[in-house]
Formats: sequence, structure tokens, C-alpha cells
Amino acid sequence: MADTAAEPLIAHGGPRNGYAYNNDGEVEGDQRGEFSDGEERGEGEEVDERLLGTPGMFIWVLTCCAGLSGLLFGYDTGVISSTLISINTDLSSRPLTTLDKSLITSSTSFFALLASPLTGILADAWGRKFVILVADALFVVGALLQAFTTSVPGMIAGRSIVGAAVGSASFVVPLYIGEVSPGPFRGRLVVVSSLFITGGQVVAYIVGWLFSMQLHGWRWMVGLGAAPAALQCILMWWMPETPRYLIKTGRKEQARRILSRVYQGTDDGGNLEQVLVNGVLRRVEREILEEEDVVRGGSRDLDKTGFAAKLDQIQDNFSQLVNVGGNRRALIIACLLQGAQQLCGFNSLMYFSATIFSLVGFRSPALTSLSIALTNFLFTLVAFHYIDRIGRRRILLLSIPIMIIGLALCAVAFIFLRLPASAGAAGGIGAKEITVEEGMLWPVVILLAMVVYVAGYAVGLGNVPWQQSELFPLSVRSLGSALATATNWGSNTVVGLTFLPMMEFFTPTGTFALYAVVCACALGAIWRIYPETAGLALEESQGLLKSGWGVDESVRRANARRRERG
Ligand SMILES: O[C@H]1[C@H](O)[C@@H](O)[C@H](O)[C@@H](O)[C@H]1O
Repeated sequence: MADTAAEPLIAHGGPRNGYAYNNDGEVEGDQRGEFSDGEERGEGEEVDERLLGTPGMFIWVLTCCAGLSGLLFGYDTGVISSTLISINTDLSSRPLTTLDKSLITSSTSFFALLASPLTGILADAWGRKFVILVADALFVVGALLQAFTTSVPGMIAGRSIVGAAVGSASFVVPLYIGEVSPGPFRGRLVVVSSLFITGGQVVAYIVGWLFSMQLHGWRWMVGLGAAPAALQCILMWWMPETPRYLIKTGRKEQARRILSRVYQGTDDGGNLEQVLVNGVLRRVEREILEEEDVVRGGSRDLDKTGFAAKLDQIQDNFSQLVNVGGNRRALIIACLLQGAQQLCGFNSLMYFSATIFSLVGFRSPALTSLSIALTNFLFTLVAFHYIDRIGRRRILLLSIPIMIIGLALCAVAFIFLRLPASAGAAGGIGAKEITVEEGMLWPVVILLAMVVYVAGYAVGLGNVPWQQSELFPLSVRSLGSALATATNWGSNTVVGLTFLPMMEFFTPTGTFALYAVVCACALGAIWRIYPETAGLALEESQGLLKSGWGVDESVRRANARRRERG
């Protein structure tokens, strides 16, 4: 196979990639590359692999407008812990029971779990932008309902609606960004949505802390979420649909116009912009033709129209997702990564770190847990900087061992920390203002160990799973991403429900040791089956999975690209 990545790069005013292109984006002469599975690339298809510089203004605006949903995701999931401790007797004129608290908390992740596969289907039928707008409407309704409700059931309903919004937004935003981004910047641009999520969690902690000092301040905490959602709704109205979705639905000219804006500014005085636009159009069209071949070979009746045709298509997408080898492998990897992101236990810190820190003796647990959210945000910035250079696979293989070290240290520190008798397990977990007699050495070790763990998480597992859409071909991209997102929310619910009982019955040491074991298993599985997709065009990543896991091939190509960049 011709390893084009090793070809010399001619930066300006001439052929790139070692190829010469004509104005249609076709490779002149007899020089064509190959996909990683050995299949030949079509003419003019291999281009944005060598795009230089930074993404243009248009891409940044699209990414930030879509990323606002991440802010809402982070804010709404982060604000609930301060809300719960400030409600007092404001709902149903009585203090919240443990059951009330569990229902209010878990309704969000449960409805996120239900909403993601459903909106996965909607995103195929009505588009990615449509789902973002639906999520915004749900965010606004859910926030207002929570802010004005006077009863516990009203609060649960509000949290459920917000959950449906979070579930939809969490899968569609990375999908939207992934489908508008040029290959070399895609990793970084998708991490922007993680930056919004983790930033939203920091804001939630600060807002929670500020409003907890005011009477009925919790109503502001939950109601404020409506503002960014309304803003995004207005902004997104003006934003385009993704070029990939437009091509899929037969609107090629519209797609061409948007792609031209995406690649604007890359023109080097030659014809690069045009070449890149044509490259994407050709790759996507080729993918669609391949899909039609599969459909023709199958049982779908292509003469059906309207609702019946849509139902057939949904059924068809499901069967393609699980029956076609490459798609099935993509689904396994995406679900593995999303499951690992949650089962490694990170959100137990997000939801309960204030409780843990008060248990081990910190006087201001709320501020200490802010350090967790801040670490998460700051190290997501590190990921933003390095993800396209280091690569998704490598960044995970480097960062998960750091998480394991943090968790192991935490587990060990809890052995040495003699908790006060009243703090025995769950009693202590729920208790407040507990101080530890032995001094602050081990509590500080626990705090540092958690910071190390969170830093490792934020650099890798916290954001790489959201790159999921690049694993799937267009025909099953939305459905595959949605099912992987459902795995995320399912695992999130499991961790939320099991953390406190595990701390009680399994001890804190056992709990953190178990999370370390989960990380070790995830590390092994990632090493074995997750290929490197950094730098590849969206249509190329899936080629790696067509006839196997593609790990060796992808690593070889990534190394070649790195060598070439110096
Ligand atoms: O990517 C995000 C991010 O890491 C958040 O901090 C976490 O709370 C979410 O569960 C996760 O999906």
C-alpha cells in the first residue's frame, strides 16, 4: 500500500500530499492513495489530511454555538448537589426524604438514557440541527418548571425534562461538530464541547455556592439554566445543517456552499479550497453509494414512501449497525469507551465529593470539591491542546495509568484514615461536620490523589469517548453515536446508585480499588481494539474497522504522520 503520509509536503502554491490536483479536486495523472484497508481511494478523496494552520472563524463560530449545549449539560448535572441541600421545606411543605433525593437525582440520568437512542433516530430523520433546537426547548421548559414548582413531583418532572435535553444534546453536539470539522482539527473541536461541559460544572459549583446563601436561592440555581438554552436557540437558528447530512438528504449545492465556508482561508493562492470541498463531496457520495448497494442487496422495499419508508429505514439502520462487521466493531469500541468513562467512577466525585471531603475532615468541603471541578476543566484544556497531536488512542494509553495511580493512592490512604466512630460507613457518608482526630496528612493525601485521578481522567477518558461519531459511517453514525451515548447514561446511573452503598458495604478502600480495576480492564481493552483515528478524514476512520480492529495499521500510519511533521 502506498503510505502517502510519508510523502513530502509542499506547503504553498503547489501540489500537496505529493499529488497534483486539477480544479475538480481530482488527482492528476496516475497517482492515487489507498484506504487503510487496502481499498483504493477514489480520485481527489485524500486531501484535508494535510490541511495546515488553524480552523477558520466560521468553524469556531459553529463549534461554540453548538458547544453551548455542553455548558447546559455540565451546568444542569453539576448544580443538583447544591440544589438538594438548599431546598429545605420549600417543596411539598416538608423536608426532602432520601427517596425524594434519589428520584430527583436519578431522573435526569434515566431520562437522558431514554432520550439518546430516540433522538438518534430523529437526527437521521430531521437533521442534527433540529435535535439541538429540540434539546434547547426542553432545557428551557425543564429549567422553568424546576424554578417555579412547589412540589416534589413537579421537581422530578422538571429534572426528567432536563434529563431528556441532556441526553439529546450530549450525543448530537459532538456529532454536529464532528461533521462540520476538517479532519486535522476534528479532535480539538470536539474537545471544545467537553470544555463547555466541564466549564459548566465549574460554573454550577460557583453559582450553587453563591445562591445557597440566599433564601430560596435554589430556584435561581435551577432556573438560570434557561438563559443559555434560549440564547443557543436563537443562535442555532442561523447556523447551517452539517454538510454531511445535507449531502445525505440530497442537498448537494447547499452542502457545497457550507463546505466552501468551512475551508475558507485555506486557499494558498492555488486551488486548495476547491480541492478540499470536492474531496469531501466525493468521499461522502461514495459512502452513500456504498450504502445504497448494501440496501439494494438487502430486503428493504425502496418503493415505499412516507412513514412506512422511515420505519423501514430505521429497521435497516439497526440491522446494518449490528450485522455489518465494521459497524459492529465501531459500536463495540464506542460503547466500551463510554462505559469506561462512567464506570471508572468519576461522577461519584462530581456528585458526592463534598460528602467525601466532609467525611475525611475538611472544614469547607464545598470549596475543596470545587478543586475537583476546576482540575477537570483545566486538564480538559490540556486535552484540547494535545489531542490531535498525540492522538486519541495514545492519549488514553498515557492517561489511564495516571488515573490508576490516583485511585490506588486514594484506596491506600483510606486504610490509614481512622474515621470517627459515628462516621462508620453510610452514617458517616451522610453526616456533616465530622472532623478527623489524626491530623490532616491522610485527608490531604486523599485530596491530592483525587486531583491526580481527575487530571488523568480529564486528559483522556473524560473527552475521547465523545469523539465516537468518527468511528461510524454516515448511514449509521447517528444511531451508533446515540446507542453509545445511552451506554454512557446507563453506566452513569449505575455509578450514581451504587457509590454510597459500595462505600458502606465495600469500604472506601474497596470502592476506589474497584474503580482502579475497572480502569485497568479498560486500558487493556483499549490497547487491544481501539485504532488511532487522529488526523484522518471523517470518511476514512471507519475504513480501519472494515476487516478487523485496524490497530497496527492505524498506529503505523499515525507514526508516519508524526515523523513527517517532525
Ligand atoms: O465528558 C463529560 C465530562 O467528563 C464531565 O465532567 C462528566 O461529568 C461527564 O459525565 C462526562 O460525560
